[in-house]
Amino acid sequence: RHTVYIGLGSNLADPVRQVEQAFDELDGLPLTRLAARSPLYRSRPVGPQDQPDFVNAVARIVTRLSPLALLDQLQALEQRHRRVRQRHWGPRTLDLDLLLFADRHWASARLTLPHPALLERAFVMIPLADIAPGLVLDGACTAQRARNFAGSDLQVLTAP
Ligand SMILES: CC1(C)Nc2nc(N)[nH]c(=O)c2N=C1O
Repeated sequence: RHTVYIGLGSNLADPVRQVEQAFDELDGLPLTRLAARSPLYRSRPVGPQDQPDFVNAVARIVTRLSPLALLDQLQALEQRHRRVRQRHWGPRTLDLDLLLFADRHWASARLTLPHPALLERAFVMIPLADIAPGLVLDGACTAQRARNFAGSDLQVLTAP
């Protein structure tokens, strides 16, 4: 069994519902269960600004799937939410990012672990700190890293 953190994001087609539904779908993946969910946050898009605000959250799952098998399952979930890639970094119904897979490091065409943008994204670090405040990443804990993002535009939408 591995502890894995997944970033959830949506800015199309009722993003709150997309994210809430995705939590339940993660719990339903084979050999997997949802162990924790962060609150939902709304934030301005990082990257192209000509798109709606995002709803973001982070989930902790416990799984016996391998990293690539889990990645396949996440991509299948995105498809089931009718994720259509119009343009790079454009709007999407559901984004599921593999943030951390136990303490694995991985670098391949399909997958990089830990997620390369993990430490610089408030929309990931703040919800990650909500469910794993003591997790140490590159020498600092997520709670401290989230405090460094204080003042970012994230607004909490829901309690966990
Ligand atoms: C387009 C890009 C980089 N910007 C984002 N910006 C925000 N706020 N949330 C996201 O989930 C998100 N995802 C992305 O992929």
